[in-house]
Amino acid sequence: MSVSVNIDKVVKKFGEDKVIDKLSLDIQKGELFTLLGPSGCGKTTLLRMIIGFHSIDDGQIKIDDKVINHIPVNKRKMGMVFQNYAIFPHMTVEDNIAFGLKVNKIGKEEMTERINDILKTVRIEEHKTKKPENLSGGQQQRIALARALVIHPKVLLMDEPLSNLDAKLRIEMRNAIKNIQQEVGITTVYVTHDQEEALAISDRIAVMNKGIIQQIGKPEEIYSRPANVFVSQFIGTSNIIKGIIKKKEDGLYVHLNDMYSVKMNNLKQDEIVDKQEVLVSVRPQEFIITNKESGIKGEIDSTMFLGLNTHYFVNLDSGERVEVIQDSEEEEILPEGKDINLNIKSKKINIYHADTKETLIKAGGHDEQK
Ligand SMILES: Nc1ncnc2c1ncn2[C@@H]1O[C@H](COP(=O)(O)OP(=O)(O)OP(=O)(O)O)[C@@H](O)[C@H]1O
Repeated sequence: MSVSVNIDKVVKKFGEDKVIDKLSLDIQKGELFTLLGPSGCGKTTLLRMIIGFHSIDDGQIKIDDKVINHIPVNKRKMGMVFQNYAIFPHMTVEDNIAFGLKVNKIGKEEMTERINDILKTVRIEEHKTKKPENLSGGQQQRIALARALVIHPKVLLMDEPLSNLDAKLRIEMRNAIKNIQQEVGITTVYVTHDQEEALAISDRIAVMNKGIIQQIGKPEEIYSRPANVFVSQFIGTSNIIKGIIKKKEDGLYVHLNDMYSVKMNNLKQDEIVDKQEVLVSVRPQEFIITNKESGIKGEIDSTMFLGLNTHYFVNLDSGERVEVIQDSEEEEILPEGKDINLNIKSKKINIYHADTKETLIKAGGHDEQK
């Protein structure tokens, strides 16, 4: 049976430094939940508070409504997989996996059965009698995963498990982890600083910065409707350009310059005043290079043809610089130095308050604009 994890206003201090500040989140049963954020934002610290390696200075962590703050690590029944595998090099694969079972005094027959089952699940049966040093990084990480899962933990914690693997293996292993997690159905908390990995693997993601959660949501929500400028720039590539809101009789317009504005139907009207300054977040593929008179004018500074598409870095007349991506089949490749005119796909873009940097798109605004 999988469990839920409830984190309620937890605080962690190292000396005077508050690394986690009144952080709250709920992880559902059987969910693969990712903590994503830049280096030093407190992801590992939070994971270590959940498993019990770090004490909790304030707030509560509950497993299925039971407070675990003062339960020692070995009684919390959690499994952890580390970046550096932390497997024993002198022991065989089988002995590595048996280790936790021996500590828990599991009988011989059950131990053999559980080891064989988990070896099949993580697909390393044929390497059972080998030593880890004779196996690849991906296979070593599978041993670490098997060792964490074989004790039938209530929660699986994974701290940057793919960081030591090369790019190709990382993709292979992230698919393997997702499949194994779904097969076993175990509630999993996954830590990474790699936004692509988080988008690929997670049921839901919490984006963190400086010990504070910026947004919690499904990968597609976080990508298409980032809650603030930080999330917008951390997840994928976003160009941030300045705009001004103008209220007209037929609705709200965001003006990018004197000649070009877009009508927005999904803004939080109540929070907006006429002539309000905003930040407009436009992903590179949300620009359209156009022959129309009105638009955002600029000059191509550099052109990069990448097969499927072409990337342009454009210096705008406003002084801002943006990246634009166009499908190669749709457009001819434009040379450096060319003056161009850009329009934007208004349904895709995000608008932020210039001071607070929080979104001005109302909840559900995504669906409304489809
Ligand atoms: N034991 C400790 N003593 C003092 N400060 C610590 C300790 N552990 C972590 N910190 C500090 O807490 C902050 C958060 O660290 P943490 O390792 O949780 O970040 P992270 O988001 O996991 O980063 P990374 O991806 O680099 O591991 C950092 O500023 C770090 O220096």
